[in-house]
Amino acid sequence: MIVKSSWALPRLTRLAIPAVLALVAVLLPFILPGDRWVRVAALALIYIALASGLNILVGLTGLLDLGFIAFFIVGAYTTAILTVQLFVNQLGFDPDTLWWLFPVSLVGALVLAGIAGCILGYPTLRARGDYLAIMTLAFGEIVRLVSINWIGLTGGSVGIRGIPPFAIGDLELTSPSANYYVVLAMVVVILVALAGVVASPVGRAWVAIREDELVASSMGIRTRRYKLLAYVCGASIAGVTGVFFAHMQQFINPDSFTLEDNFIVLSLVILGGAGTFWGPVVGATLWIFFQAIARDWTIVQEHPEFRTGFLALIVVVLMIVRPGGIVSRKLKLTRSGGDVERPEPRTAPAGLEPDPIEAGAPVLVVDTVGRTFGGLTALGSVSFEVRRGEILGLMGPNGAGKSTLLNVLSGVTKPSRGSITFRGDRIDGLDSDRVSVKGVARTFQTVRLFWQMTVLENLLVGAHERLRGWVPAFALRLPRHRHDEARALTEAGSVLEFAGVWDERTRRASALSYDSQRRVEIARALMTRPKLLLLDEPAAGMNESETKALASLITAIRDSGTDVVLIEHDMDLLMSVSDRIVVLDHGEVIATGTPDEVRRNPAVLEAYLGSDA
Ligand SMILES: Nc1ncnc2c1ncn2[C@@H]1O[C@H](COP(=O)(O)OP(=O)(O)OP(=O)(O)O)[C@@H](O)[C@H]1O
Repeated sequence: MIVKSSWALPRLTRLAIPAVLALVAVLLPFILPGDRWVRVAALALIYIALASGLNILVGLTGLLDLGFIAFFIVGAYTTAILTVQLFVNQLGFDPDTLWWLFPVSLVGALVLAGIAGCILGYPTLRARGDYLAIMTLAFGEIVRLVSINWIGLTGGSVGIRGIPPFAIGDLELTSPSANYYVVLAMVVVILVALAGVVASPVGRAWVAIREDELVASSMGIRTRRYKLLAYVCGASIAGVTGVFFAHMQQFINPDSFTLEDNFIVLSLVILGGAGTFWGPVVGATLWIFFQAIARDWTIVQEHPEFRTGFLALIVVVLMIVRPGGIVSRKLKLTRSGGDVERPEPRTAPAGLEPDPIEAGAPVLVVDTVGRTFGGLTALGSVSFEVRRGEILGLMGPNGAGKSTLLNVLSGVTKPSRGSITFRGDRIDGLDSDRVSVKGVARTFQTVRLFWQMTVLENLLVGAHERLRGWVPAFALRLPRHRHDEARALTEAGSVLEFAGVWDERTRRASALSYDSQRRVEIARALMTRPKLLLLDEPAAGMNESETKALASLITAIRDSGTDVVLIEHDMDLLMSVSDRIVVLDHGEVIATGTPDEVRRNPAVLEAYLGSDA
């Protein structure tokens, strides 16, 4: 039975919001009472672009950046230096004829700010929290101080005047309305491109990193690369915005960008709703207009510093009343409406085809693997193999080293010694994202889903390796990627059906029952199309009937072509589904055999029941 789901209507309503916003934005200069307010609107657009760029780092990827304005400075000075210092002052061009230089400046700013993003991003990849905040703050200050002190290049504290206005040929776009429309075009392009990137493997990778970096990595995402990409994308947006700002103002000096601006833009993101799409837009618009209104208040005229004080106060109050910010609408991380048609019931998920390696041949060979933590030996010298077509049970008393072994097998922890060979390739030196790409997937002892994503979005993260591509291609929404994504969604539907959680597909992971969470975690791992699935206590917390159903699922996974390593404290489950069992105690293998052999093994009985056994 094929059940058609209807998401045509939600898609229409989703398009209605941007359409209304676009209409209001276009009509705004006619609605606003005078040029002063049109200038305020243009400034709001500059802040919308900046806040949206910073939102990539802070909101989507969870990386604090207190020096974001540095990238804006790079962009603004790139165009000022290129146009005024080089072409006008050095080469003697008439500024009125330099309109064609604008796109060159844009590309230059994009590249230079992108490089600045790389320079800042690289050393901060390992840093988080306090260290990251301080490093970014210091970077921002360095750029600002360079702009003040490199007088020959930047004009020092006087700055650079005479930056030509926006123009097309002889037509100068100098009126406030013309400036507004030019900047509006920039914001529309940025937002459309950003929406494309957010609802793509790139956006999902960013959010996955924010939610759980370790799990993101075990889904095949090269987390350091994507964090760097977040810096580059955020920086590029700020750089381009700097170019528009410089031409709009027609001059820049270091006072155009203060340390305070870093905190203001960050506050706007938080105020509007970090990690949402429209949050930065709403935050920046409300704040810039509020600030302009407040400028007429006597108290602000007497104490200009109160303006920022108001922002701080509003942010503090809002954080108490509405911690997520004004906009609470969650990001859509896929553009295909977030739903799929129902596949035929209980079909084996695509990608789990039979394997060319013959049944019974070893696929994973663990050879004298050891792992120590300081003075503690979690794994002594462990050797065993997983064979094609089997479920290998892994049991042992608490602290025996089972989870450590799973971490070592999945690349989360590197072994201190020994080797691990998977289908002929050594995988013991690989990071978890590379182990995942080799075909080893895993679940975790305590369920680790991306809680803010829907179930389908969680599964799409599992398909990351097959869907990834170039950021510009996602920004341009090339049809090839749309088709790939549609195919992955169909596959996700099929995997969910297989895992028995089809009905949960559009729910947020945090809203699922415990049983469903476990199943979705398995389904997400299956979306990586693993050849070997490592399950760490999947039945923990389940009742008897749920455990029984889980046993059928695990058997079905093996039957559909994925070998399984199962750690489980539930002996009934382990004994009933395992083809062979390896028993660990104190970091050593003490027995290997069929469930019956292991059950009767004296060493196993002693490990579990003590010497009296
Ligand atoms: N990151 C770590 N740092 C220090 N010690 C660790 C670390 N991870 C595990 N250990 C220690 O290694 C030993 C084995 O732990 P592990 O979690 O692998 O056992 P387990 O068999 O999975 O236990 P359980 O069934 O309780 O989950 C324990 O003594 C544990 O304290």
